Amino acid sequence: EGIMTQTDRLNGDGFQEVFATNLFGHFMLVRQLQSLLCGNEKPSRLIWTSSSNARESAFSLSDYQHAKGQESYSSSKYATDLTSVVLNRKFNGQGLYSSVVCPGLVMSNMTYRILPVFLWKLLMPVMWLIRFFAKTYTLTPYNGAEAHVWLFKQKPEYLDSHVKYHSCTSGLGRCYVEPRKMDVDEDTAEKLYQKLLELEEQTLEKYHDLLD
Ligand SMILES: NC(=O)C1=CN([C@@H]2O[C@H](COP(=O)(O)OP(=O)(O)OC[C@H]3O[C@@H](n4cnc5c(N)ncnc54)[C@H](OP(=O)(O)O)[C@@H]3O)[C@@H](O)[C@H]2O)C=CC1
Ligand SMILES: CC(C)CCC[C@@H](C)[C@H]1CC[C@H]2C3=CC[C@H]4[C@H](C)C(=O)CC[C@]4(C)[C@H]3CC[C@]12C
Repeated sequence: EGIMTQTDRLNGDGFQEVFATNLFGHFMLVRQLQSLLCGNEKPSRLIWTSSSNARESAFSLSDYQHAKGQESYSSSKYATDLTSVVLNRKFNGQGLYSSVVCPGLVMSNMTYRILPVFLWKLLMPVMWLIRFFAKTYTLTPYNGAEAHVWLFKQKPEYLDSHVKYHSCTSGLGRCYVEPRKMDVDEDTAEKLYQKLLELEEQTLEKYHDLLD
């Protein structure tokens, strides 16, 4: 199953699988690396692969793992956007900068679980045509990585933490980046961050034997 099309379920740690895969695992990693990422001479940067599919309406603070709804993917991506915003507020002063990108529609294992591979291949000429109108049909991983590569070339201090950077490809195949303002609220971001910290604490407690 793919992370977008799967029926969400609890993973072995008791977390909603989509939330854990798309956000919490990475959040734990960032927290573990925090002392290395902060306070360096040069700025450190995090780039989260979010999605234009992130939707506020799919996310709820009272069910931030999305155990009750049917839009786990959109919820986890919105939570990712919130997390990036709050990490910037907390750690920019210590030289850690976080950004979110959307790679656009890229043919990958994820999309091959939405429609079968042969059908995507048959539809390819149609997709190339659609690209004349839909710039987010990047289609290849190479094109989809445009925003990631572009971000690495920017000075993180000048980036807007409330902007998502979208990889785009024109009808003639030119790759470029489009910044779009995100619909995120600082207060919700802070509350989510506190919940993530609580979950992290419980997880570290549960696995402290392995970490010692
Ligand atoms: N493709 C697209 O159109 C878009 C992709 N994105 C985002 O880009 C990122 C990369 O996706 P993409 O390269 O397209 O997809 P892929 O399916 O190629 O990669 C997804 C990765 O996630 C891993 N994964 C999937 N489900 C689980 C799970 N339940 N537990 C642990 N690991 C899991 C897969 O592991 P394994 O290899 O072991 O299966 C794989 O390494 C994702 O965050 C996706 O949401 C965003 C917008 C559009
Ligand atoms: C040739 C087309 C007419 C047929 C394809 C139809 C649909 C299966 C796909 C059309 C647009 C696709 C998507 C758009 C946005 C992606 C988003 C950014 C993401 O994060 C995950 C995948 C997408 C939702 C993707 C999924 C397939 C489509 C809906």
